Amino acid sequence: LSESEILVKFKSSLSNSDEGALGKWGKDINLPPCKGGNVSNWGDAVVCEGGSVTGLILENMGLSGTIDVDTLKALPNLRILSFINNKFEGPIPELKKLNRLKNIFLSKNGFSGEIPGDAFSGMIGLKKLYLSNNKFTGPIPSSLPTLPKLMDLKLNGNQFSGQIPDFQQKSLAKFDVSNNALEGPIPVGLISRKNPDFLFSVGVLVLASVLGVVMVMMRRGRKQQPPLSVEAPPSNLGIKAGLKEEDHSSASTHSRNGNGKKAEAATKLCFVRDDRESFDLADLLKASAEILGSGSFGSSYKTALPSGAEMVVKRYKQMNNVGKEEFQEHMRRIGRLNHDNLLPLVAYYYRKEEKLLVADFVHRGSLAVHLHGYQSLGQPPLDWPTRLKIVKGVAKGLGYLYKELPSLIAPHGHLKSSNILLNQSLEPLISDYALIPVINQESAQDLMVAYKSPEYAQHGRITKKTDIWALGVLILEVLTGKFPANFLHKGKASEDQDLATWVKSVVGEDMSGADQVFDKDMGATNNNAQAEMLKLLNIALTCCELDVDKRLEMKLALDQIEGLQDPKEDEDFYSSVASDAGDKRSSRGMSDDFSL
Ligand SMILES: Nc1ncnc2c1ncn2[C@@H]1O[C@H](COP(=O)(O)OP(=O)(O)OP(=O)(O)O)[C@@H](O)[C@H]1O
Repeated sequence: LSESEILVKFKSSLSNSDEGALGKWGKDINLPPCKGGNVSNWGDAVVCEGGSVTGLILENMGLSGTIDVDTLKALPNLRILSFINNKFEGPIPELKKLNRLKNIFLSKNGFSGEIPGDAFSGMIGLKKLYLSNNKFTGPIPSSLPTLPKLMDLKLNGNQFSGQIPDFQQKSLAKFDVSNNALEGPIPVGLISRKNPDFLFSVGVLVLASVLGVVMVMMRRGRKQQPPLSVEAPPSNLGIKAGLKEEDHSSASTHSRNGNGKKAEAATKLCFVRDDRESFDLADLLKASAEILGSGSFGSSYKTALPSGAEMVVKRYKQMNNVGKEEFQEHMRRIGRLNHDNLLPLVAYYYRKEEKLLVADFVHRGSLAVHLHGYQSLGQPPLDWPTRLKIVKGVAKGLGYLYKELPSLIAPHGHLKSSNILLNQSLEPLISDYALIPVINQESAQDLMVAYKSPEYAQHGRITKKTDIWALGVLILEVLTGKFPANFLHKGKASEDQDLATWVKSVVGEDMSGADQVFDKDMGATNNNAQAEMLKLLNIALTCCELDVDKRLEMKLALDQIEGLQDPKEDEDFYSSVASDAGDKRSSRGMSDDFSL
């Protein structure tokens, strides 16, 4: 069978598959699912690599019926299967027949029953398994602790019972078994993990194992309590974010008392990740909102959930480029991205005329503020090691976007220092990425960074290297402390002069003037640090090459940035003649000395 025939056969065992993305499948059986390369002919639900099907992403489609693994066996390159948020019921499919799968996502369905102990035997490549929020019962399958590559396991929100087996895999980085009926001690292998990033969630289990069944009973009892009555005061956010009063009240009441399904749907937040607590607009609207700033597209507001978690809601008016279904698909695609240097999208709210995107609030604010307005933060300026760390993190995040979103010409599209947020340890989190496909074309061309690139100015088009130009400009901003926008539209004489042109003109061909462009706020540095700064300056300038052919490729830029030497732990990177700014700091690290 051809790949087309296999997929059509697979689809025939599903119910509810004639609408939405699957409706298109097989309409023209001569059109193969993959075009060649990584491009799918059949829409986002089919992931292609090297011209053949490597993944099926069938999420939020109301699907039920049978997942026909025997048919899927005929796709030799299939690595990812996702059926998140559908209506599948009954026992788990016999996934081990697809023993080359790397990622399996079955969360938010109605799968039930015990999973056989050997259900995952032999799946030696399996890295991610999400079974959250189904109705599975019985013990956690004994084959799971034997999988050598398992990295991310989510079993939360089921009725798994018995004890947690001892997971010894070093690869395991995320583990969530919260909200089950598990009991007994937490295995030593899990408690004693050395990797600092290990995310381990047993939810109430710890309490349950200490206090016994009583706690579990209490928890169940709590679940059955009548919903809280909501008397949310009209919130600033509701008004500021342009939600009509009726939307606001329906978000507060209907979603709570179960009435008015239509109104509820109209005000429901759509969650794009299954690893986050759910909340609704009413929860966001309860606290009064603080405006963080107004960007090109609208304003961003900070508000807090009843749990205390602080969230940011960004309002977009110019986001009508695509229809509802395509918009939702794109949001889900963004929601699947997962990288330490990307700010995850948590949820969105869709209305024809406007959209709200919800993300976590990042406490130290943007790189732009740290570079240009640090005095207002009452903090010392960023030092060289921190700037280097930020550049490395941004490059990694951007590299990941390139890898994960190969079909986008500019996978970020709006890279600039106000879209780089800094967490507590001053690690960068890139935000506002991958939005070009959903922003109105005209607004995108007017407002987005990609469209300020030299190639757009010269030839009216952006290319695969446009984000690299933006990265180059961002690095120059980091190194010089100069705000790129100040170099644009500065009157006639300098109209074609951007930050890169200015830097080039000052440093000269032989780079002898480099000292004059480096931001003095980084402090005086020793020779090693200066050599690395110079290398970074060179990389940035090559990223900014006007001639796209001469500009660095993403992979090369990443490798070169990654190769820069971090100041050694035991090395005092400041020279003895510290500048004023340098004097204000302790000798290194800085970040931990700040208090916000
Ligand atoms: N999740 C967040 N946590 C903390 N600060 C944020 C967050 N999102 C945005 N901000 C800050 O809020 C301000 C307004 O952000 P917004 O994204 O609305 O505009 P912008 O980034 O300046 O411009 P643009 O709309 O072109 O992206 C910026 O200073 C931004 O750094």
